[in-house]
Amino acid sequence: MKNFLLLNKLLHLYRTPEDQTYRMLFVDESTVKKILTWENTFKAVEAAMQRVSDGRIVQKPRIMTFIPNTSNVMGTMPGYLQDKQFGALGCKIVTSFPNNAKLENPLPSVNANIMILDETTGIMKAVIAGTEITTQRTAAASAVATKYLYVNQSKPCIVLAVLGTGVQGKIHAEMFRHFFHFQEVRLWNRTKETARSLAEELNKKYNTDSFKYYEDNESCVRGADVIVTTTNSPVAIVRLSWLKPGAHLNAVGANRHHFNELDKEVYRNGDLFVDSVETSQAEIAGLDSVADNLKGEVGAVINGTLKNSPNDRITIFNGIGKFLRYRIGVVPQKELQILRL
Ligand SMILES: NC(=O)C1=CN([C@@H]2O[C@H](COP(=O)(O)OP(=O)(O)OC[C@H]3O[C@@H](n4cnc5c(N)ncnc54)[C@H](O)[C@@H]3O)[C@@H](O)[C@H]2O)C=CC1
Ligand SMILES: O=C([O-])C1=[NH+]CCC1
Repeated sequence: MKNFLLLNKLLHLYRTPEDQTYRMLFVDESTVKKILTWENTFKAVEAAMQRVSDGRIVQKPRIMTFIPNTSNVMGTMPGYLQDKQFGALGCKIVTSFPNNAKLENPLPSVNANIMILDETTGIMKAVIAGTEITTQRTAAASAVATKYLYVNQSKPCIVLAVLGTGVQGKIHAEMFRHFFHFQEVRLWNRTKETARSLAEELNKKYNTDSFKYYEDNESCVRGADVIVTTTNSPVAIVRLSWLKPGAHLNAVGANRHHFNELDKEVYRNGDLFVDSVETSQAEIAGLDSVADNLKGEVGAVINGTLKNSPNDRITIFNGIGKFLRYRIGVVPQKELQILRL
């Protein structure tokens, strides 16, 4: 109720001159931050993945607009889900502008907004600031995949390796320790100082010494049970020979291209799972060695229609990200039922 009132207060109401009854809502970042919880985001992403694999969505591969002569990209992700509780027609626009961090007043490199349209009239009902949602649901998607592909197989959760300690690296380190109780969380970053200071910050925050800073990616990865990559690296930063049999990897980093952070040999020798086969196809195209070992969707594993890999197989989750994960990431919480006005 408190959140509901808060949301009401912060909503920006807009009446069109033509139709005084139509109101468009804007939910800003600070409101989203107050409302989202990791638990709810996890449950929502889990539900979204199941629905994707149930076939209850209309969702095409996202459109990536690459800005020439830069490393900047805009992704447009439209989608529709028919569902009384979670149903949505909408579109997310997300940008990845890696140099934002170097601005005089640094900004996140990934920024997003989500447009929600009325399912009957097609009129836009709301714009939800989507940056925090993107941050949380991306880590939650990796966590859901890790739960169903790895943790539920009773595999060890002792050492987590996180490569890349930007926004995604940080939230993955925290969320994975929270959900899976890793004893050691290793952090590596191309700029060493960033990983060192994140380890220091998180050790202080959680009053622990379990966050360890690593100077090189190989030693960070060797011996790890679960590995997360969250960089813009255009070249592989994880090699097959460094991995334990049965290790699980979440390859998150994207920017201009997915499927770059792991060496092709990792894909050739592992089982690849995605959040949506249809929306992943376009980005997998051309990477034949990746496509060969594509097993299917995490949602199908959750639904029990796709078998898990044998325990000694390396498993990989590549989350492409898509509109529905964001929408569902917000809606199940009572407070945002207001969007159903
Ligand atoms: N799969 C998905 O659904 C999502 C993917 N992403 C992607 O995840 C990545 C990280 O996003 P954020 O943490 O928000 O960005 P960020 O800007 O906060 O962090 C970027 C990280 O990449 C590292 N990096 C950049 N260039 C590198 C290189 N050449 N080699 C090695 N490391 C390099 C930086 O040191 C930093 O750790 C980006 O590629 C972003 O596009 C972000 C959100 C959703
Ligand atoms: O799915 C997503 O939100 C993103 N993928 C790459 C940058 C952001």
